[in-house]
Amino acid sequence: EEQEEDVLRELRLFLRNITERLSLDRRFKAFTKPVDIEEVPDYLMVIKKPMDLSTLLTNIDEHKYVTVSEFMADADLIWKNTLEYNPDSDPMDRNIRHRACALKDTVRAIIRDELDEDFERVCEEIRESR
Ligand SMILES: Cc1noc(C)c1-c1cc(NS(=O)(=O)c2ccccc2)cc(C(=O)O)c1
Repeated sequence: EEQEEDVLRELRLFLRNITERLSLDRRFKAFTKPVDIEEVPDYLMVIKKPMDLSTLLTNIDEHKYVTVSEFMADADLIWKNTLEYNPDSDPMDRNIRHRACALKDTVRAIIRDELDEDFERVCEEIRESR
């Protein structure tokens, strides 16, 4: 009902704010757009579910997320895919993995500092009721 839509609107504002702040951070430029399949032709043979910050934003606007946990599952794909596709010890792989781990830590720190657990609990109740 109306109150539920107000909660989900506030969730989308919260998730959009996080995603836009990450997209502005220069360390995370490589994560702002889908990996370019022309530049990385075998990417989709290795990574079954690509994810990036612009796709997160589209998903938010398409009301894909009803809880922060659902958003986190997709946000985690960004760094997990990066570690999977770039496992080697060479400097390039190490560098993109370091940036991916910084993204992981930054998302977790924002959620820890800025998400009210009571708010997430209300979102989970809405998810279970649907
Ligand atoms: C993410 C990701 N996961 O695997 C890789 C590899 C990356 C990744 C993706 C991008 N952006 S891109 O797919 O458009 C591109 C790849 C190769 C040459 C030019 C552009 C940049 C970088 C980077 O290190 O800067 C790394």
